[in-house]
Amino acid sequence: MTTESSGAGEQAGTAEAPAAVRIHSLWKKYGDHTAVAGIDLALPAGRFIGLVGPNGAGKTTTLSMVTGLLRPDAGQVEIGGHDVWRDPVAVKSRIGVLPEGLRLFERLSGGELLSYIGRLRGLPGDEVDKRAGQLLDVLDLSGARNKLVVDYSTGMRKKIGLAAALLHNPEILFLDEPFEGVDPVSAQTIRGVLERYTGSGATVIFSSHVMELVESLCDWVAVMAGGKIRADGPIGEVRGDAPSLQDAFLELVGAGSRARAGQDLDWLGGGGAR
Ligand SMILES: Nc1ncnc2c1ncn2[C@@H]1O[C@H](COP(=O)(O)OP(=O)(O)OP(=O)(O)O)[C@@H](O)[C@H]1O
Repeated sequence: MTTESSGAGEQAGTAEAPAAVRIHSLWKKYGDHTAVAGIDLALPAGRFIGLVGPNGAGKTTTLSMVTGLLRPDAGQVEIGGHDVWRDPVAVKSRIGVLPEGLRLFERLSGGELLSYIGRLRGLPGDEVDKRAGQLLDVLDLSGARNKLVVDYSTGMRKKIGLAAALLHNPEILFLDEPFEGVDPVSAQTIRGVLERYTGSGATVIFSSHVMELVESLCDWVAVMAGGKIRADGPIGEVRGDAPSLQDAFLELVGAGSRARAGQDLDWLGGGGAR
């Protein structure tokens, strides 16, 4: 495991697998507030990678900069050896992205949306139809193929967004909170698709607050807090001697005292005296 803003290049994962993503000294400020404070990170290829951190840690800001959706103040990101900002076409053909607060074309049906995205990606029409049909089937959306996206539920939106991100068979998939607002059945479906995808050698990088999920799904993790990487590496190493990833996480982000803060609320109890 590497701790505290580890040097990209020398760290875990790079020895046995090439890096899918290399981040060098990445910075982003919003006004006076530093959201991302000089991150260095090498994310190994072919892994299921979790980016975890408390609210406001900088996960979305980092993923947005890594995927070319937000311009950094300083630093570089390379994907498959291509600079995200200097070589965007090469990068965008290799990645799929399910961003937070995904905006979809609401007045298209799910089937039309996938056809449109597939054509934008330059795939032939019959190939788009084949892949879209299979993805809708696997994600249990076949029955909603002709329904307008505006009428989709939160979970259905996540699934159609995932289908759109996978349609061109990217090497690396970035997902910002893919399981948020998703029921357990849909979560299991998404999980199955992602496991199959990484099983073929592709890389998944996703952000989450849910440690149990990360622990059960990921084999590699980066822990972020206050705009910095606190630890990164294979999940067993980041967990160390802690009983669970959740305990290791609370220790790493220094949240132990806040986790116990409820003890101060001695007036809170519903039926008791005011
Ligand atoms: N557009 C913005 N303008 C100003 N401040 C922002 C903006 N986006 C994010 N921030 C701030 O930057 C910090 C990092 O936010 P970010 O959304 O990257 O964190 P996060 O780890 O994804 O949080 P969460 O888990 O709550 O989604 C926060 O303090 C947030 O308030």
